Amino acid sequence: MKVLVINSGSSSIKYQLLEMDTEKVLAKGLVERIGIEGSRIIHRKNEEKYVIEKVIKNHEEGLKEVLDLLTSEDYKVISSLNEIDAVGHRVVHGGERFSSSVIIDKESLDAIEMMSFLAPLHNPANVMGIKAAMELLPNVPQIAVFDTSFHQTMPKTSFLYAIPYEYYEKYKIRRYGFHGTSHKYVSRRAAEILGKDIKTLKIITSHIGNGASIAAVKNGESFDTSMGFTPLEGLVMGTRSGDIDPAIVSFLAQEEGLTAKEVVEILNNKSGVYGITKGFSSDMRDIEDKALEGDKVCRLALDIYEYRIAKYIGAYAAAMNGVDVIVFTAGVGENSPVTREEICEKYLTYLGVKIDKEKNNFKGLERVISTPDSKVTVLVVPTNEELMIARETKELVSTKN
Ligand SMILES: Nc1ncnc2c1ncn2[C@@H]1O[C@H](COP(=O)(O)OP(=O)(O)O)[C@@H](O)[C@H]1O
Ligand SMILES: CC(=O)OP(=O)(O)O
Ligand SMILES: [Mg+2]
Repeated sequence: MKVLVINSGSSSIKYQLLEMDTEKVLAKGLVERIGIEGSRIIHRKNEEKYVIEKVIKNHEEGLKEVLDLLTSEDYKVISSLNEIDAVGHRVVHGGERFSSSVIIDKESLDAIEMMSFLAPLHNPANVMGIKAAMELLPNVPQIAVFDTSFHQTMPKTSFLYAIPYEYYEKYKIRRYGFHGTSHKYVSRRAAEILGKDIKTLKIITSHIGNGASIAAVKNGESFDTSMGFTPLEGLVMGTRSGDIDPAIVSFLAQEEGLTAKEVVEILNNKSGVYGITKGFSSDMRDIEDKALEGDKVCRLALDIYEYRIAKYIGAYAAAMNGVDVIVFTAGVGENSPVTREEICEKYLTYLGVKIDKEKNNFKGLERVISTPDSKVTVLVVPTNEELMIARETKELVSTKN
């Protein structure tokens, strides 16, 4: 069975085509820096890597390029899209309606589309991807795998906000949490790598990419996470503010003559490191490079970014009354030794965290980066949301047949 997986992130599209009988990856790739300067596609087939520089303005253009690539003369892995048996889509917000993956039909697609206002940087791109795939592959089952599913185990103490209870009942306002597929995958991989039963571990998973969130994974289940009702809460991100005093919304609305919705758009699209650096960049590579060259504004942005991550790690160590393992993953977590080292060395030594700087100096591999005498084991685990989505897709399609 050949499964195509499409993972639209806020700044990227990741894709994988897998032969699910063996879980062999036939092709995979990344469309990155969508909508900003320097957009490109990195396409891998077998051991070959191709970098295609191209202006890609939005997710729709990006997805079209991906589908063309899979069958194009130069890079092809399949002769026609008809060879694809099922498509697995990452869908960011599933609300309380979707606690597990579904085969998409008209009704579920409408429901996903209706949730767009709760995940404005994601659900519209997810819906676009589903519609495009349905059009190009009309007879192929399309499956939605939700970022919110893994976090459904959170207790009420973690997911309820201290606002009038009726708003939870009436509007389902609560913490949902996102990046669940990633937090689940890396926490399980970490336990496997360490040869330990995940049911005995207190793990903090730090998914830091363009979107970023932290989760407290206790005994294998999500216990708390930093993103909330929408993917805006929590950490400082590429263009998102993360936590702020909610009173800022009405203050800014009044002072700047904006609606509340417009202020929230600013918090989603013009804030984070992009906002702190006065629009210099939302991409952590650009910020880190300048910070290391001595640029004060970028240094400040990186400091604020790291400080917020460290605060959440401290909070979740308290929430679980301890921490055995800390995992770094996603674009920054996997590829930035500087960020990992600064977080651990500046803020986490009180927990007994000790990093081996030599071991930490690498990109994109599974590796323990703490010293043998560190009280907490720190690992880098490259996430693989696509593999998890492909497995769910195979399972759903097989049970249906
Ligand atoms: N070598 C690197 N050093 C620092 N940051 C990096 C590096 N490589 C990638 N990143 C950052 O990772 C982020 C993208 O992460 P990713 O998880 O792919 O994002 P998303 O899925 O949210 O679109 C970008 O900010 C990018 O700059
Ligand atoms: C939920 C979210 O922010 O996803 P991403 O990091 O892929 O943008
Ligand atoms: Mg992502």
